[in-house]
Amino acid sequence: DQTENSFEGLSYNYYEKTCPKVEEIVRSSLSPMFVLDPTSPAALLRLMFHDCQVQGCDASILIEPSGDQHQQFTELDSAKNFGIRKRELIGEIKTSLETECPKQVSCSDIIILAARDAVALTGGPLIAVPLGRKDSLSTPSKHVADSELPPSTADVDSILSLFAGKAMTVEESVAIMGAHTLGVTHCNNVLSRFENENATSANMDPRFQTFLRVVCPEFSPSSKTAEATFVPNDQTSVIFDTAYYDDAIAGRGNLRIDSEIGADPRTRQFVEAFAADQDRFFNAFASAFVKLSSYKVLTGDNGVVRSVCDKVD
Ligand code: HEM
Ligand SMILES: [Ca+2]
Ligand SMILES: [Ca+2]
Repeated sequence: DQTENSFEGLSYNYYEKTCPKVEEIVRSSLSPMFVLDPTSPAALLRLMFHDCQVQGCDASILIEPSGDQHQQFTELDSAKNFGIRKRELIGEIKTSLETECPKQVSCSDIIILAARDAVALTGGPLIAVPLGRKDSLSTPSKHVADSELPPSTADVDSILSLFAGKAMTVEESVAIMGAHTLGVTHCNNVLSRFENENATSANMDPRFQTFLRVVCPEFSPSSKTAEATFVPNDQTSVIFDTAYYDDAIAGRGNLRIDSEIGADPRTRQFVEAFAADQDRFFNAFASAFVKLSSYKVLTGDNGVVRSVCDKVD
């Protein structure tokens, strides 16, 4: 039974003695935040991916550049972190936890719990997550973030090798992309897709292409207008459901990967299976989520519990 064992040095009862109410506190902090802004679950789910992808799940993405670092470019300056929002919510949850159990709960565990609740509170599965991550003492450079985060034009080959590196099966890789059942894509990312012929033509419904062209007219991908306009990631973008897979089959994916996943012979069978069977999607998503969120974690003396999430003590 996985819930009694450890996973990558993490455990399912890590805060049992030091902060037994941690999961309740995180959930009850988030519920009103999600009511206030129903787009925040998407932001927190993506935040988890982008933290874990760069130097592992260590809350590096929360650190604000200060002092010497202020002159340099940091993780957040990578263009691939465009659209990252709601980092401050993690700090607000941390403040509540510091009152209840000072210096116990790491910012990196809060990121994972927030992402897990983002899924559960929008209609997805309640995923049991192992805890015990420590926070980093450093923030990676812009250069590291540029090389570790996938480009918005990623294709099936690149995502399968990315997730294979985290021990995911093809089924789990297709399931974790189902995170795009929540949230939005800004026009700058849609337009960079149109700049690449292979990326545009693959599995795109012509009417959907017209829709994207109307919502994202032909201005430069780097223009302020492109960065201020967006399209929903699926037809139900505040609900965690299987609509993303219906769209992928029908050629209504915003990003290259969202379309190609529905056509590629390696992934299509799973896209169809998930579109038809929500339980199967939820189960595969849950196991993929645990793998993604346990990637290169710091445990024991390899990291710290920061007292404020956006600063290295
Ligand atoms: C590996 C291939 C992936 C690529 C190329 C990719 C790319 C992108 C891009 C370009 C956006 C749009 C950002 C914007 O314009 O604001 C986006 C949004 C999003 N991504 Fe991904 N993504 C990938 C995987 C993932 C994974 C593994 C997760 C989570 C487990 C995830 C969760 C999200 C969410 C929830 C949003 C919506 C964010 C919001 O509304 O604020 N993505 N992704
Ligand atoms: Ca990180
Ligand atoms: Ca949805």
